[in-house]
Amino acid sequence: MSILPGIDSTPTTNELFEGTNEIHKLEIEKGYEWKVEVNAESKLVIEVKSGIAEIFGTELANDIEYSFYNNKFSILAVEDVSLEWRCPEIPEQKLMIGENKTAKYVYNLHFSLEKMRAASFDGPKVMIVGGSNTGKTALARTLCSYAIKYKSYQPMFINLNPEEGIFSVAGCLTATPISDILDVQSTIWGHSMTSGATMLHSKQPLVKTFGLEHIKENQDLYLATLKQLSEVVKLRLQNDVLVHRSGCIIDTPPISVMDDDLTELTTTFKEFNVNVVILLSDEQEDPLLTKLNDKLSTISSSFNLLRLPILSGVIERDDVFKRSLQRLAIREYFYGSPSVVLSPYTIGVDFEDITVWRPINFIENPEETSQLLPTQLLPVEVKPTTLQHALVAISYADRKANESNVQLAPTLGFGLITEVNDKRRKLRILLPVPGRLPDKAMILTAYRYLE
Ligand SMILES: Nc1ncnc2c1ncn2[C@@H]1O[C@H](COP(=O)(O)OP(=O)(O)OP(=O)(O)O)[C@@H](O)[C@H]1O
Repeated sequence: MSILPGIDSTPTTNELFEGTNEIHKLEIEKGYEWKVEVNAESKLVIEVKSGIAEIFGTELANDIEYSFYNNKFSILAVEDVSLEWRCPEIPEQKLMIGENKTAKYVYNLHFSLEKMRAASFDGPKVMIVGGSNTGKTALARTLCSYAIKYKSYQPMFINLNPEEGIFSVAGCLTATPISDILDVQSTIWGHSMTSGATMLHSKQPLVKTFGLEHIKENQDLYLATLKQLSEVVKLRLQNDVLVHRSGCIIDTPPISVMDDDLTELTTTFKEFNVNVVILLSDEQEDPLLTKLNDKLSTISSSFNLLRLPILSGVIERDDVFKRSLQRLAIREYFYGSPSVVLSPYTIGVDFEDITVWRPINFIENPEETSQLLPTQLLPVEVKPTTLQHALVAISYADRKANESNVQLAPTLGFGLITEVNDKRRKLRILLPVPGRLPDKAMILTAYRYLE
């Protein structure tokens, strides 16, 4: 048979299937895990046919399709698992499947926390510490999922890493009572109350805006924000017996972004009354363990400090991927996810209708150091160069409140300034819910989002 120019031979059946949405079958042996990486342009669909599989401690239901995009996670086979998956961009021959060597440590830790919950009304306050990509967030998520799995606990998950958005956009510190199952498909763990009706129970985070991306840009403001969050958490624990008994799971920023003196960690330890500290490290004699012990012992004499190996499900992430997660968190806040589509609302306002403040960034503007208090907010002039495409936090403080009240106020929600028209002195702001723009002061965050 003659061959058309440019075509070398008839494709084989395998080649015909390549690049299509073919359904693949996969068996994962008990104790093994599949490390999955899906980029933003592709979609992976997984359906567990039999056995128990979990993602970050949350079990996948059998015969239900789960969809993932722009995500990195591991599927752990708690029992032998048989599943079906489809994703044209993932080659079947290159699946990363390996033994999970750290699940047993996570179980042991969970059962120790359960004992503490059973023994006292004052639940454990766990602080997870370690380098970047050691599995701190994954451990926190797994411990929260395990805590609610068999008993009606409501652990408070606290995110102190402003580079990560969990139930919120990045740039904030949050505390969220985990009252129900977490969404395995979501990189921000699920939806918050702003989303309205959702498939899974939506969570209600307590949010404090730091506004900057890196702690070093204004460490004093970071510590002040952390203390303010701890006050709100204390109040919640006092008034909610269930959360009090369930305790707190605190995820901290990578050790490399904090100061060598461990100021951020000692402050967290003190402010949240931490009594269990977990260091994720593969070094048997990690000097950080001794340093932590020395520093924390000066604050309290009753705490447990443990080292756990770096979680075996960890997948390397680069800055580009982390940034894509921050963008995704902003997009999901306003527009929802493919399973929960939201309808945000754009309003037009006059320049005079808004008051915006910004935190001082000592790395970008070192000259601002001199006469100002580091935690002071500065007024922002409304103009395209300062506000175009900016993500702003809407605080609970009145629009005309003074700057210290704005700094102390909790966060009501976020808006995205999509257009700043200098000639007409008008702005367009995207809000997650319809209605008038709340007459509240705003804080400019370091994040921009171009739709
Ligand atoms: N079972 C798992 N355990 C740990 N990490 C996992 C697991 N499955 C997937 N990962 C992935 O490994 C990557 C790193 O994990 P994680 O975010 O928990 O680390 P981290 O220590 O919190 O990092 P950072 O401090 O830089 O934010 C993430 O993309 C996470 O989704």
